[in-house]
Amino acid sequence: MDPIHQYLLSLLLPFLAYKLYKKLTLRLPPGPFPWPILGNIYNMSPVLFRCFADWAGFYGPIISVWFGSTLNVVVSSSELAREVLKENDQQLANRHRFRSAANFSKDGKDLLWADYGPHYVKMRAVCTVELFSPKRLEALRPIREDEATSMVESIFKNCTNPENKGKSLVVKRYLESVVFNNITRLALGKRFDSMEGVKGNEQGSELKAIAANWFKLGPSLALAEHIPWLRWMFPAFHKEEEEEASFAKDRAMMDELVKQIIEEHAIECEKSGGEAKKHHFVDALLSVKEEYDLCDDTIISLLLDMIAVGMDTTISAIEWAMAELMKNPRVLQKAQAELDGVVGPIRVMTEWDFSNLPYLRCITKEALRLHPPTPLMLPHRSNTHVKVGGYDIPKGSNVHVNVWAIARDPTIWKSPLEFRPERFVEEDVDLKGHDFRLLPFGSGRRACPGAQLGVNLVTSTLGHLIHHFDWALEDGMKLEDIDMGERSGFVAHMRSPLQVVATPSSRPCLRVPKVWNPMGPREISMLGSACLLSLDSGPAGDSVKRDPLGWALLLLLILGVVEPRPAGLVSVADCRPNPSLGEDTS
Ligand code: HEM
Repeated sequence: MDPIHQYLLSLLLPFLAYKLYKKLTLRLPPGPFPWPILGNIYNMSPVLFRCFADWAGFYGPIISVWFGSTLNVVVSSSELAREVLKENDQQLANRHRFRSAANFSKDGKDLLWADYGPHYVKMRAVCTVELFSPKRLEALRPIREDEATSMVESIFKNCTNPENKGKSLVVKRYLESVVFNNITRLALGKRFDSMEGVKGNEQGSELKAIAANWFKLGPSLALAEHIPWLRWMFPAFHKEEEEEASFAKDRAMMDELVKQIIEEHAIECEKSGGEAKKHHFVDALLSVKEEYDLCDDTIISLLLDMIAVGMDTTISAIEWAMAELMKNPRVLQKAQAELDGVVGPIRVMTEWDFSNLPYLRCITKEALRLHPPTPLMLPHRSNTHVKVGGYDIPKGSNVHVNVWAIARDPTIWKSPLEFRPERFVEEDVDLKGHDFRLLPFGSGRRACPGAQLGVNLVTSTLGHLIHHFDWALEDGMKLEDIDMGERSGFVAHMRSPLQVVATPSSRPCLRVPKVWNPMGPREISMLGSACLLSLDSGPAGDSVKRDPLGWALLLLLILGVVEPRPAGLVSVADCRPNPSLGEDTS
């Protein structure tokens, strides 16, 4: 051996010895035996949070799971969740970026996939201060109410069509539209999709398909992810490579689309003397572009984050809540009675009613407890060596909190598998990260910035669905036939989409005749609401409270020009301007 090789070897050997020593002296959490190269991939079942919960039952609340040679630590108790998300929050605040996520986010230029650091802190500040401030959420409320009304109309049309009598509808189809429209209108200021499930336009369908696909990518690619040098051996991995290439194509398309929208908004903003007139996220971001030194890529990535994370999580939460209501008719009837009492027969529910609808709010909480949309949250990654539960977590390990298992832990929840919203009447448990028993939105630095928006969307959509309709199973179906299993993936969607029969409820709603309806559906529903809100519950000083149209409508109602009639806002649909696409005028 020549002297150079000897020299290199003398450097390498102590390094390898040191590495081996460190590895042997680490006290890693227990877990199933990992095979060389594959780790535990061979014995994982596809619904990971259930598999990890089973393993936790055997090995304890903190376990090691190996994806190839990458250590993943999963914690399944509220004490350990606190250690991860509070005591070691900053050290565990990086993200593990799957290859395709790295591609899609341009290596963490966004918020969702960014590692903790100056860029992340800036993005987070933009989100908290500029996008999700209570003022902006309130300013965007009319969009949410407009979309809820639109969904009610659409279901009403479907279920009153004689051809559909007694037939069930796929609830998710309506949820996808209402949530997609909500989020794209909030984020991009555009309505891409019409509610009837008719394709809005090509842009809209593409955007929808891409967003839906994107959030699926993580775990499905994860296996190939951690043993990249074995990819060539497995045909499935080639398929995944193709998928990755298609994600890169998707991202390029999204870039183009969002760029166009940004340009339109920038032109409009210039026309109005540099002041963004509207409240959409895209306007908000453009108006603080210089202040926060945001480049186009960052703005695009941030907007896409909102669409990708906001959509699937919210849809899944509402679908599960509806499934639980179907399985628990007592709860459904109690919620309907509450809505009848508070909202009454002649107007539609608005978000201002929430404070008077405690039971409905408890239903949202209970649904998010039993079915957190992201049961393992999103993977955190350690940026330094930390200790959790007395075990070592080396730098670069992924850490998951199994919030699904924690929310079903019989040591902290009474009858945890029972859907019983009353538990939150008995004890008001916070769901936005302050109580480590209930963590559907995570906690700490990386907690969901859209939590309040998510809660509002879920509660409002649910309220509208149960206020306007009665729900039943198709003839011959039993409650046990509702499949309460989950699909694999980041977001735990129902394995089989919920299908139920909707009938307009016997509760009367406000009718606005064609003849004096110069406005769109939002204004109509707002008028209906304003009618009563102007009498009671609107926050002081709010524009609707002072709205003279509300009073005018009330007068017309008394004079009989506007009449209450059973079920729904179908008359709104009659006179609705073309619900199609284009610039959002809200
Ligand atoms: C019921 C609805 C929702 C649920 C259950 C939910 C849940 C979550 C969870 C668990 C996380 C990860 C927390 C962590 O890693 O510690 C997260 C992150 C995030 N969510 Fe939500 N979310 C919802 C709705 C929304 C909405 C409507 C938006 C925006 C329009 C949104 C935007 C985000 C973003 C941008 C992140 C990344 C935050 C970061 O990495 O720092 N979410 N969400």
